[in-house]
Amino acid sequence: MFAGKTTTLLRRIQAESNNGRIVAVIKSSKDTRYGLDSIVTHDGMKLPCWALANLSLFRQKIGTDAMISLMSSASMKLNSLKTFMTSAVRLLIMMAKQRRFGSVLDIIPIANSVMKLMARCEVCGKQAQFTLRKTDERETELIGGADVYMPVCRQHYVSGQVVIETARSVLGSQKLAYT
Ligand SMILES: Nc1ncnc2c1ncn2[C@@H]1O[C@H](COP(=O)(O)OP(=O)(O)O)[C@@H](O)[C@H]1O
Ligand SMILES: Cc1cn([C@H]2C[C@H](O)[C@@H](COP(=O)(O)O)O2)c(=O)[nH]c1=O
Repeated sequence: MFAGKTTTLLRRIQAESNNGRIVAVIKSSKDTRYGLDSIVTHDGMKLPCWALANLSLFRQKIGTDAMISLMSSASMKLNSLKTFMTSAVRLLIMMAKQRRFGSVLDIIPIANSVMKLMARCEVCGKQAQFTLRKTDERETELIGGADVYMPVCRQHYVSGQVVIETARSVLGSQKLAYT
C-alpha cells in the first residue's frame, strides 16, 4: 500500500486517453475510502470510474459488442476478459500477514509486464516491502487507508509485529483481570 500503484495507473490512463484510446476505468465497489465513483490516490489525484461488485459485471455494463470493439481498438487479439484486464491492472499482492493476497498472483504469468512498486517505510524512510496493520482486526480483507495500515521496511515490520503482539497480550490480560 502507498507504493504508487494508483498514481501509476492514473498516469497510464491519462497517456492512453491522450493517444486517442478509449479507456474504461473500473474498481471494486467495496473500496469506498475516498469516493464512490472515482479512483483516488492516497494524496488526492482522482479520475471517474465505474465501481463494480465483481469483474463479470463489466461485460454486462459495457455490452458485449462494445467490449469487442474496445478490445480491437486496443489492437489486442483477446478472447477473455481476464486476458483483457491484464493490459493495465493494479494489484495489492500481499496482505498484512505477509501472505499472497487471494488469487491475484495468478494473473502475473499472463501479464505483458509487471512492475513492482514500493512505498517508503514510515519509521525510517527506507524502501517499504510490507504493510503493517495497526488495528486489532484479523480478517484478510479490511478496507482502509492510513487509519489502519502503514508501509514499513523488513526491520520495522518485525519490530512492529512484536509491539502489536505485546500490546494485544497486555490488553488481553487486563481484560481478563477485570472480568
Ligand atoms: N509511506 C509512504 N510512502 C510512499 N508514499 C506515501 C507514503 N505515505 C503516503 N504516501 C503518498 O501516497 C502516494 C501514493 O498513493 P497511491 O498511488 O494511491 O498508492 P497505492 O495505490 O499503491 O496505495 C504517494 O505519492 C505519497 O504522496
Ligand atoms: C495489506 C492489506 C490491505 N487490504 C486492503 C486495504 C485497502 O483497502 C486495499 C489496498 O489498497 P491500496 O490502494 O493499495 O492502498 O486493500 C486488506 O484488505 N488486507 C490487507 O492485509
